[in-house]
Amino acid sequence: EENCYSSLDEQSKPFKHFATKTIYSMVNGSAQYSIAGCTTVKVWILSRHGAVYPNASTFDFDDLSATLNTLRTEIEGNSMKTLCPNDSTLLNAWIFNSNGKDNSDHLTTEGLREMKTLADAYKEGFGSNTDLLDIEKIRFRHTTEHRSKQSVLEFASNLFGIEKDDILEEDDDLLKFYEKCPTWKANRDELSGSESKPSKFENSPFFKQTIKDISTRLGYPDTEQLDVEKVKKMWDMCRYDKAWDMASESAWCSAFTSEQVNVLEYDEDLKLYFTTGQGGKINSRLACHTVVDLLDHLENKTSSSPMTIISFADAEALQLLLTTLGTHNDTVEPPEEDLNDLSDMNRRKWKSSVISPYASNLVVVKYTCDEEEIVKVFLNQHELQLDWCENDKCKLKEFIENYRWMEKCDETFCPNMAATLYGVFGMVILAVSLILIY
Ligand SMILES: O=C(O)[C@@H](COP(=O)(O)O)OP(=O)(O)O
Repeated sequence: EENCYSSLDEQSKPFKHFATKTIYSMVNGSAQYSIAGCTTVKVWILSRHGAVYPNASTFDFDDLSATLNTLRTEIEGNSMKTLCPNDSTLLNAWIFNSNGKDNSDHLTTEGLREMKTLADAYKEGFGSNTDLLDIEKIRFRHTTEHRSKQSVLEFASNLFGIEKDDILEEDDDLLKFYEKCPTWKANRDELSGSESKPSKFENSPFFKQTIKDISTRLGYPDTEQLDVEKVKKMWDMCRYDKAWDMASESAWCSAFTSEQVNVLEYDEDLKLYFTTGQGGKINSRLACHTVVDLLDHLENKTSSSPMTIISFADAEALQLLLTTLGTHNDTVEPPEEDLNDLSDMNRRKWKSSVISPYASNLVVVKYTCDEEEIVKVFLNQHELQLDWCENDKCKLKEFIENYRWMEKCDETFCPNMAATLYGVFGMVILAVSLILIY
């Protein structure tokens, strides 16, 4: 049967593109980091942490488990459902996996595997240069979150075969820069309002039809359709199951066809387009401190001059960095209404599944080739073509020149914050002047 999840082979199962809950191995490439005839001289990496169990302080495991248990019982009793018998059996037998709650914010088996994949790719790409594998010449950074610290530790221990947490630097200022910007947070919060473009998409006939199709297939009559929140919980469980244990069958994935997964993915991407993508007005400069850090490294301006800097952060950091670098700009804004199908939108560049799965990584490499210094940029082991740079040989100078304007980062990265700070500063000056005058 066409939509029978259990009988599909692993390749055809509709689990590949799960927005930010996508597994790295679903999208990574195998581009070579080394260039014949050139020497690799500097490496700068920003990586997202590996696949994790959600953080129990912000994620309600009990609510997810309770809602899904109710849905499972309802679906079992829905005589009109058109799930194939194997999928029904899978769903009837489903129980909530308590691993998630017990291991909140820790890497899953898949996440641990991803860190090994990244370390292997690093060794394969740069291992021929002993300096790049010298623990003294690599700077490891992470955020204060457990997921980030565990990722960098796993990565380092796969690289060197030792556990050494005294080499790690914690740097939320650099890696969670968006949290320091009130304007960005206010923009993000506004996106949940009913007038926002993502909300309009969820109210569009196209999206509503998708929710209706999912409900109908699970046997709900027209008068008792599932709401969006419930469908999203089923989808969450489907993609978490895969991120928690890639080899397991996910009963909840059987509720969706590949097309429906695409629509749910688009729904999340639309939100991200405005939160971290080019749809957010300030996002094209918000990550400028991170870009300056990259440029300083490439230009040897970093104190202690490491060969490699590798930082582990969150999806937001990587997405905002790409937006500030301008690497994934779409020429048309993704539509939130009047969509009939996703065929056009499937060609969009802003696809969180592809750009920011678990363990996604931006690798920037500086080489010297004869007398020339060149730069290459890789995302998830795919080489990126920088449209403003000569394709195969992007000169370091040209690369740096393109981002020169970011040097004024302190003043521009978060517009209203600067205004607020200058406002407060101005008031203090005024008060001091008045005191001195009188
Ligand atoms: O997947 C996402 O959207 C966030 C939150 O993940 P959960 O806490 O929901 O797993 O990931 P992160 O910001 O840590 O990279």
